[in-house]
Amino acid sequence: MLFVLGLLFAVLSACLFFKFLNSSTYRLRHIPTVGSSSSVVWSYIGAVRYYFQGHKMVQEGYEKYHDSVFKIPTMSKWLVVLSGPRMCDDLRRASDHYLSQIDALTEVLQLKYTAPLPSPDDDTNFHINFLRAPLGRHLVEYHQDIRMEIGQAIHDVFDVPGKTLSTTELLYATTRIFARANHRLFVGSPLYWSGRNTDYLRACEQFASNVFLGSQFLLLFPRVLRPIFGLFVKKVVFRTAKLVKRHISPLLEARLRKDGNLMKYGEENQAILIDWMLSEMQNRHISLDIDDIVVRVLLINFASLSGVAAVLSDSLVNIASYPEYVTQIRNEIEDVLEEEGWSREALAKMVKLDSFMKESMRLGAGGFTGNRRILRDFTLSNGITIPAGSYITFANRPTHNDARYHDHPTEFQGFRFVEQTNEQEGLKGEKSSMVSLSHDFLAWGLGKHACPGRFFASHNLKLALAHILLDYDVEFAVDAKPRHIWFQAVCLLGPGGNLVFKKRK
Ligand code: HEM
Repeated sequence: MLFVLGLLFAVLSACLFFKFLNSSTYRLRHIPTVGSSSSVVWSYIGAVRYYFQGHKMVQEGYEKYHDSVFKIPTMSKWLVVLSGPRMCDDLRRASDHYLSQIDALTEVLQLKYTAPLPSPDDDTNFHINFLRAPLGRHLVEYHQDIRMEIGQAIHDVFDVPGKTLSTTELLYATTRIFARANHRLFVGSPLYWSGRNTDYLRACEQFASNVFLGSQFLLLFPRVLRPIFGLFVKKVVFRTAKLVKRHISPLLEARLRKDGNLMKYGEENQAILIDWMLSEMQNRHISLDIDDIVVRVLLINFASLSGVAAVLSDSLVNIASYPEYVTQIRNEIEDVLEEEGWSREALAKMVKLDSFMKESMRLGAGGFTGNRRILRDFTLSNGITIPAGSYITFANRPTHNDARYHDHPTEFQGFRFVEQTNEQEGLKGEKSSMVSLSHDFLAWGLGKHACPGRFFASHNLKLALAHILLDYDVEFAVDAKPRHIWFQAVCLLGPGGNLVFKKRK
């Protein structure tokens, strides 16, 4: 009997030992820990601290291990954080063989519960490939439509005498403006124009916020409990997806011919984002299933909405906070418009407007970028190997606040990037524009997975702010500037400010 018990104990100990050797805590032991010790118990205490002081932990790690890596504990995993230009280059050059963005997003956004992923028979990256080229190409063609939509949406949202908006209401308002602009391009007419389908738009907006809130809720729980709470999240998210499907289905059915081919387009039937997606799916021999297509539209809707709404909200708060910039930006807009009227090229010439918004992004809402899951052991240029199965990310806020890259980094300098651009002759409007990628401005991410929608986003953002500045004076109702708040290491526009939009004479 004693022998059997002894044997059982030995087997159990061996199992636990091997489990420990395989655990990420052991496999990541060579990477320095910030915010707790590396032991299992302390790491959970560090993970609780991460909820409230995540940004401070990341800042601490950034300062101690700049241009290298460190790890911080979260409830479900160790997060390996990279920083500095050298690591930036490593991440930029890494192949998808080693790093997976979609795997990282599946975890960060809990896509298993918040969105049924597209069919397993495609490489799931296709939604990016089809976006990149046509979105840029068609922007010229759609410029006037989108501009008119944004102008009308701004008018509908702000044109109430003495309209005062809290920061929460401001986020709703900016979300609505861009939901209208985006879906004008995503689904086009007739679905879109039928009374500017508010039910459809509301469902799309709700889906975007449900995915975010649902994933944050699930990440509070250990992995084993997620399937239980996931049922609840799934129910809420899928209800909105169903609503969207009801609106989109007739449009899709009209485009899918009975023989399984796509309808051809004539002049009278302008192609829209859904059409580019359907052709790309057909080229890749992906079955044209309506449920699948709806999920893809919703995922693009999610990716395209909250970022732009946050940037416009931050920019408007900065307009009210730093009114000394307003006249110069307005003069620039008016001068460019007088010369060439509204066009995509005209927007490119509004460098002060561009710089003001880029500076709002640098210091505004946002969190990590470059989320990836390591698929195969990945060795960085400093010799440190990150084992397969780990999750990595990049510290963008500490980078944006680093005096090595930005003079007086905590100061808001609206024209910071205009001055930089002028110093570099020949690169005017390119190197330092809002959409350019660099190791010191990480809001769009890095490398080949950097945001493919950034040209569309910056086009719409500049249109929206230009229209607002031409038509309204934006001020605080009382002299209270809202502060940013932090959730883990993510920065959000906090409550505490009321903005008034006064129609200009
Ligand atoms: C101000 C607004 C936006 C911000 C700040 C933003 C930021 C980002 C960031 C940080 C990433 C991850 C990059 C990485 O991991 O390296 C990303 C990816 C992505 N964004 Fe954006 N984005 C914005 C607007 C948009 C818009 C308007 C669209 C679509 C029209 C879009 C579509 C996407 C897609 C599809 C991806 C995934 C890229 C991939 O998997 O390769 N984004 N975005």
